[in-house]
Amino acid sequence: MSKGTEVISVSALSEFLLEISESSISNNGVFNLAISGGSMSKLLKEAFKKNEASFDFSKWIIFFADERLVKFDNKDSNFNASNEEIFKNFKSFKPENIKKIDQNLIKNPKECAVNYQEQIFNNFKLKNDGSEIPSFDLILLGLGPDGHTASLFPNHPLLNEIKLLVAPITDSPKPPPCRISFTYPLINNAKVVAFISTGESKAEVLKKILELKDLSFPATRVTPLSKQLFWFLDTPASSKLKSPI
Ligand SMILES: O=C(O)[C@H](O)[C@@H](O)[C@H](O)[C@H](O)COP(=O)(O)O
Repeated sequence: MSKGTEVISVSALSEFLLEISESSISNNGVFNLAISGGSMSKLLKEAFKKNEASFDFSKWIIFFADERLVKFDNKDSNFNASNEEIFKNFKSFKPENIKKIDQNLIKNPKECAVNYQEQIFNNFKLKNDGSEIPSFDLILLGLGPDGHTASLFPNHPLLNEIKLLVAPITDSPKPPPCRISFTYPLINNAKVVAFISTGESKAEVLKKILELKDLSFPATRVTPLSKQLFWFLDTPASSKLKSPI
């Protein structure tokens, strides 16, 4: 995989996921992935269907890059969306490898974020003593028309968070207001980060992020230390770029 930012057609997502999961599994025995909410679960379902027989989902460990603090049966829950689209359809995912927020803590965003961060450290067998930041094999992010990603919204104090790797948010401009979210230190420490963004509503902001590098958009500040950053776009989303897909 080459270094630097690459813009790729979303039609190549399935092959990309296959390659990166296979290489992580052959190196470490597992594939540590974080996914996001919104339209992502539907897009992943399509990508998984394409090469279904080749994916070894039993070795995938999945976290949520952000999660809404609602019950799992609520349609706003990112876990719920992924469960309906992905986990119920591809049976070889192991339930214990789908890392969810603690439902008992949804009324306590701070505690919920601390607990989720702890789950991450435990998964990576690291001590949460500030000495090391876990490194996901891949973090998949979505993009809002306002340039937000995960639950990192424009002009929000969470953009400056440097201590917490998973932070609570109680005033998300996109409902529901209470969420937890990965912060930049965790996102930018991933081995690979990939955005998946489709549809015309993203065209304008994509130009500002990818070509004008406008740092007022939270997605522009996703700059993995590994320099491995990918953007999976469709034709409408890429329509305002100099070289559309
Ligand atoms: O849970 C969430 O709200 C998200 O993780 C959020 O960051 C999402 O990925 C973007 O808003 C894009 O959403 P769409 O893919 O639906 O446009």
